[in-house]
Amino acid sequence: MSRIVTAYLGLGANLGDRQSQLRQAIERLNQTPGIRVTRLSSVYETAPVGYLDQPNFYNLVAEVKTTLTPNALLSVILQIEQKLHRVREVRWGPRTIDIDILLYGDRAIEQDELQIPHPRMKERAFVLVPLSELAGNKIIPGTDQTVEQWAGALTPDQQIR
Ligand SMILES: Nc1nc2nc(S)n(CCO)c2c(=O)[nH]1
Repeated sequence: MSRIVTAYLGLGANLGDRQSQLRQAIERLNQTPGIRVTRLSSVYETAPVGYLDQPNFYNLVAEVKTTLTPNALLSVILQIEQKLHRVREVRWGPRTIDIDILLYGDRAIEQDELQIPHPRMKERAFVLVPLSELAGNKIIPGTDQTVEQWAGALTPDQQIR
């Protein structure tokens, strides 16, 4: 029996029916053997970060309990993105759905295709604010700081607008 790990996934959508895209992604995650969605943050409407000329995102963070390895979890996520018609036109551009692994237990992972904690998490209010709802006291692996401390350190221009 493989160990059950608590992981946190960041979900974002800014094309089509954003709420429906998020709901379908959560359903597909929960229907995947080895993944249970256990908690959801509130949904936030957020101004795009990175590539500004695109619609606002709906973002949320999901807590999952999983027996999958980080890489197996990543490949499930990529399949769900494909199934929900994620079209990767512009690297930072609009997408039907985006699912990022933010945290995986207390693991720090540095691979080409997978870095945990998520490399851009530190400056992203659209990640840290919903993540704080679920795991504010969690220490960010590789640091001595909590999610709440990272969220509290965001500059005003990084705040969710
Ligand atoms: N507000 C906001 N901006 C974003 N820019 C990118 S890229 N993404 C996709 C997630 O990496 C987002 C997002 O989910 N929300």
